[in-house]
Amino acid sequence: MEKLICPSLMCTDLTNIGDEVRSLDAAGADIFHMDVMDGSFVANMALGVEDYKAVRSLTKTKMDVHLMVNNPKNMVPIFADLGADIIYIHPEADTMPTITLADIRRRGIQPGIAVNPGTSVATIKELLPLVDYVLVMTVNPGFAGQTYLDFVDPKIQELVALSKQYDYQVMVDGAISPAKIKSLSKVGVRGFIVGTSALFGKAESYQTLIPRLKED
Ligand SMILES: O=C(CO)[C@H](O)[C@H](O)COP(=O)(O)O
Repeated sequence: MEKLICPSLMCTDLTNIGDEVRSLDAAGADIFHMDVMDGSFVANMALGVEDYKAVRSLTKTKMDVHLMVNNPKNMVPIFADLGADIIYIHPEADTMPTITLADIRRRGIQPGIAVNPGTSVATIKELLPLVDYVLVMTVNPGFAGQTYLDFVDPKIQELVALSKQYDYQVMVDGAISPAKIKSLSKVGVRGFIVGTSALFGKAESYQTLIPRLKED
């Protein structure tokens, strides 16, 4: 299956967002990945409503929203109204994740869960029938430019195996390098959130890099 390359918008040049989005689109970006952070669930703040509106007005490409926030249910109606295609929540941040995931789907949006490095499959298994995407965090969320956490690899394989039974796509996020895209796609990972490790701040253009990341 073709890999999905999902540029992480927090890593773009925000002073030049129009050109950035147009270049990423022209290069074949599959899904724009928008990190929303509240300074509470994670120790950082990132993109928000105005950024989402700006990018949405620039592209028809699918956009996701990764809610790294406490009480994500409060933000679902906001991003639903703005036209989000996929919304990821962290189950640890929500007292009733099954209700929030059902609400996302009821609004015509694809629901997803983001799984922290320290969160086990056992604690999220009940949610797997409710989602279209599982975003496995390969760094602790909050900051770009971290180091890939190898101990997450067995969990990725476990979630790929379960995806056949529950029918969701496995995505990975955090320090995803070109080499990781190659090796993880071979074990069944479908989508790759790409930030500083594979796409941004490089000498080569997006037009060169994205097609190369999609090669087998
Ligand atoms: O989720 C994130 C931070 O929590 C970013 O999307 C991701 O980490 C960016 O990629 P890189 O790690 O390669 O800079």
